[in-house]
Amino acid sequence: MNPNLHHLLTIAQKPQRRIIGLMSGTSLDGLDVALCLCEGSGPATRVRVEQFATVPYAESVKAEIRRVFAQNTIEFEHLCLLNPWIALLHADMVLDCLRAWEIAPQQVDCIASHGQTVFHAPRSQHGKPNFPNATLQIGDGDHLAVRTGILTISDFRQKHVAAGGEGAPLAVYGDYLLFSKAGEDRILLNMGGIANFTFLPGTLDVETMFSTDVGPGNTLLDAFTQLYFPGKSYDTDGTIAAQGQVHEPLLRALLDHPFYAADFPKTTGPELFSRDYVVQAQQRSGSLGLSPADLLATLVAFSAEGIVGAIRRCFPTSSAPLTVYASGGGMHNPVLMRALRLQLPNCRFLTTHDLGINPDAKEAVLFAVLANESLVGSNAPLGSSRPGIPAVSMGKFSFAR
Ligand SMILES: Nc1ncnc2c1ncn2[C@@H]1O[C@H](COP(=O)(O)OP(=O)(O)OP(=O)(O)O)[C@@H](O)[C@H]1O
Ligand SMILES: CC(=O)N[C@H]1[C@@H]2OC[C@@H](O2)[C@@H](O)[C@@H]1O[C@H](C)C(=O)O
Repeated sequence: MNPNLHHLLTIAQKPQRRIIGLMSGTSLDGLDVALCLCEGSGPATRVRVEQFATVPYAESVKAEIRRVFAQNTIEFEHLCLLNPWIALLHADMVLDCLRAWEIAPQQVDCIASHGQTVFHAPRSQHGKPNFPNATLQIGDGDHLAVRTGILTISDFRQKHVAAGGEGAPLAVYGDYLLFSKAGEDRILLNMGGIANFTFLPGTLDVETMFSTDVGPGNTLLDAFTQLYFPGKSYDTDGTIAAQGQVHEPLLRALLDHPFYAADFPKTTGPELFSRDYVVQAQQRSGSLGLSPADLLATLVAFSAEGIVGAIRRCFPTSSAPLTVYASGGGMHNPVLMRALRLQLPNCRFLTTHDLGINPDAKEAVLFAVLANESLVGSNAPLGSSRPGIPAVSMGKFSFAR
């Protein structure tokens, strides 16, 4: 037998596996690194996050990624170079974290790497009937495995697309396994660059659970903060937005897009929610001269409306109070959180911290859970007949040798 297969079997048969979950999201703020101890599989999965760090990207790294990120026209050579370059960057970040945590690479069973999304193109967004749903993440798994010496599972989204999904949101699988609770309807709301949520029914019925993107979280706030306040990556604590007034006609123009009328589940990205999207809405609403503070206030209201509108549409008759467990960077924005609380008085707002997982680490942890399922999950992977949750095991295996 190839020793790599023997190595795989050994890992799969261990009572516990140490898996590093890696997530680099649409905000391009850095690499989330979560060192997880995973036990069991399926609904019996238990995860202890032993260490977590967000390794920030240098401005030069962000600039390299932005040359291709969500762009229709790119230098093809640059995309080709970035694929291994990002992997090696991530590998070195992992090795630095392990050194700081005093863990040897040999003590880690597997890396679960999301990679860097460079383009997301569900059919609803590219509009070309002859082409399928498509999404592209770079940061090649073989390079990560060889540089770190650790078995790497990567490129999780392709199997989801191959099985009929849009490649996102994948959070639903780990959300169900880690956070479902009998008797309590839960919403797991992640506010990263793009906001999405998973509904976990208290019945635990997978046919009732679902997950969808709902529109921008921070992506537009970051884009305009960076435009108007060079050197600032984001509007820290929403201080600029808090000084502005919401421009109602612009808010209505921003919400006037087929994405908002489309049925759930749906996915999106900064390909749609770009500076151009906002400028066009400003043109339509005669608000091109808006001050930066008023624009940011309106963009916070836009993100909030997308989230609130989706929750109200999905649960129109729900009289039982829903508990919303927030995660992602948007939960640190008090202006956004205030708007959500105000408009969803029936919801109780907590964070995944209340469920034992650091909200900033959540997505990285969920990729560790997906890798754990690929290694030890049963031959009946979690899924549902509802669109967007195919029952497949995800990720491609890269051996270190
Ligand atoms: N204190 C804060 N005040 C306001 N916004 C904040 C704060 N801290 C973080 N953020 C926002 O959160 C963003 C980072 O969020 P996160 O790391 O969840 O995004 P991501 O994982 O890249 O996105 P996605 O989930 O869409 O892939 C920052 O770019 C910023 O907009
Ligand atoms: C294509 C892609 O990278 N999508 C991300 C993005 O960031 C948030 C939202 O859009 C979500 O759908 C997804 O990530 C999370 C981790 C997911 O798949 O659940």
